[in-house]
Amino acid sequence: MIEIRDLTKVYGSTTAVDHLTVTVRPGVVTGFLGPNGAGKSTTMRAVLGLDRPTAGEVLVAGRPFAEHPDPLRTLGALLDAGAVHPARTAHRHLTALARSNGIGPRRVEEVIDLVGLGSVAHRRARTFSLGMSQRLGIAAALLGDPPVIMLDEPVNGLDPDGIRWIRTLLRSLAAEGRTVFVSSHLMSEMALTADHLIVLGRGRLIADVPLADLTSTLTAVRVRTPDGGRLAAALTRPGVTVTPADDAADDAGAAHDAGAALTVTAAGARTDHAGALTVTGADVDEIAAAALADGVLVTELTPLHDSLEDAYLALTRDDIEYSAQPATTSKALR
Ligand SMILES: Nc1ncnc2c1ncn2[C@@H]1O[C@H](COP(=O)(O)OP(=O)(O)OP(=O)(O)O)[C@@H](O)[C@H]1O
Repeated sequence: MIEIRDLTKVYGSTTAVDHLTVTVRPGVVTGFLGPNGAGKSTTMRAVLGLDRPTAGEVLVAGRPFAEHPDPLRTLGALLDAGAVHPARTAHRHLTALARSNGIGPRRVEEVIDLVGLGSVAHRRARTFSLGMSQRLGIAAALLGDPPVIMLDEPVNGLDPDGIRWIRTLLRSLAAEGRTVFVSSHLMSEMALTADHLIVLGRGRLIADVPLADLTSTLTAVRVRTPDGGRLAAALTRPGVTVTPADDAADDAGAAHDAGAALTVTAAGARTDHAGALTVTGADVDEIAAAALADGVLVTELTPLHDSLEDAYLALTRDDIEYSAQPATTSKALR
């Protein structure tokens, strides 16, 4: 377990981490997400005691990491895959690390096999691709068979095979009951790997939630019916809106607030063809019941959820340190 308590780290005029309190629990993969500059690496360095907090503290398995007599057997970390002497072979690098931590040579062979570096173990690190260096860093993190594993952007530089491999590895480490804490700025990656998410924005905690909670909010229901007008009328109640689902229907009458006077003819006319409506403010059961009560045929009822990417972008929209204008061409600007 990693306990981060009221952690603050200030560099000059930049508050990199701002009163962060979270607990990273064992048995699950915890994704640590946030836009560039959100403070993820700073937090991870503080976990390792590499950065002294301005305020607050971090405990790993109950005490500050620096106070553990056997650090490699407590927490394995990969922060910077380039932190290997370029003239050393992978095998020598891991052997030196193992020796200085009282770990036997057999474990070196095990981790080399585990990360798939067997065929290049005697090559110098300077000849390694970024993906190979990432694997070597992960081998070093696993050397002490630690109960806590912390990786900063581990998929960086990995090819699709490597990305799948690391996903499987992280999930199996968590399934063994370990604490797995892994950062990324890509929600798409974390969506496939993490069980739990901690989201940072400008150093502050934005969310500390199970992955499933981010998408469980129902945003709307898509309804297909040959009789949209009657269905919209059946759904006349405060807070419910019915809109044609396709943009082309804009000219046909836009949104219909069921609390206000309902103009449904446009939607009804359109649904003779496309038949798709978007309903907000009522769930699938309520819409089905209203349709049944008024004898309206419904051929589709699909709950619409935010994608994880949408949920993440919505969460961090105000906390992006660097942002760009949407891509456009000079022609389009004219
Ligand atoms: N040593 C340092 N000196 C000064 N400012 C720093 C230092 N390290 C980080 N920062 C600043 O602190 C903020 C948080 O940086 P950090 O690297 O922790 O973010 P991050 O979430 O890991 O970002 P990224 O995804 O880009 O790696 C940034 O504004 C960064 O410029």
